[in-house]
Amino acid sequence: MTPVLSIQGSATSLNCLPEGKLIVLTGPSGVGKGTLVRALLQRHPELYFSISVTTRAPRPGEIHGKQYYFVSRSEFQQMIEQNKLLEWAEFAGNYYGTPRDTVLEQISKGKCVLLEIELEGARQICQSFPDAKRIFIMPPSLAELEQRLRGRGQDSPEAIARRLQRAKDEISAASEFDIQIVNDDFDTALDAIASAVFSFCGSA
Ligand SMILES: Nc1nc2c(ncn2[C@@H]2O[C@H](COP(=O)(O)OP(=O)(O)O)[C@@H](O)[C@H]2O)c(=O)[nH]1
Ligand SMILES: Nc1ncnc2c1ncn2[C@@H]1O[C@H](COP(=O)(O)OP(=O)(O)O)[C@@H](O)[C@H]1O
Repeated sequence: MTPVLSIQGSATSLNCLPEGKLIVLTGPSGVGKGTLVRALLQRHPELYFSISVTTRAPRPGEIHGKQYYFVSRSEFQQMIEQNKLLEWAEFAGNYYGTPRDTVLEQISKGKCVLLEIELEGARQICQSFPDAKRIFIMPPSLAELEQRLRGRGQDSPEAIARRLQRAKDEISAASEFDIQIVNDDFDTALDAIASAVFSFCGSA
């Protein structure tokens, strides 16, 4: 599957985000994005977090409709063909995408919408929605990133190797983003994200 920009129809009229706000959070796998987002949503349940669609198999404890919508490759392909994804990309052998309708609906309702996605998808969103706020989460070092991926204990050694390989390219793209936040001390990073989100969204 070749990544395509699939912003058409109703999305076009929303590109300037006249109602709500869109925030794109990116960073290498294992940097702590998921943990930071969960903590941010606990503090601020008024934010809308977009649940992505993926062809990755669920990890132990992951629930369909909570962490992700888990679908087959053919279902994912169908969603692309039916223009149901705002962006999508391949990452470490699996496909990931953002459901179009729910995100556009929340934006049009005036919500502050948060996407936690990888670099290629973030680039697609930033091209299509130039008003989106772009945040990049950096690890303190590559060694610490590897430590976190291993310590999380969720992925096979091959999946960890693929994530680390990709991390180098992702980190070198950090300057494309509006804000870079190093997730060294967790609470400091969380405060920095909350402050960036709310200076952009107002009291969402
Ligand atoms: N482009 C894109 N990337 C996504 C989406 N959802 C999740 N991702 C990214 O896909 C990558 C892999 O996610 P996952 O398999 O959950 O692994 P983890 O981030 O290491 O926990 C991460 O960088 C996610 O941010 C999406 O809808 N679109
Ligand atoms: N600031 C931090 N210091 C140490 N460990 C962290 C920190 N932030 C997150 N972690 C741990 O790193 C691992 C990867 O975090 P996770 O949120 O799954 O990353 P991502 O969603 O970016 O792949 C988890 O075990 C998490 O508890």
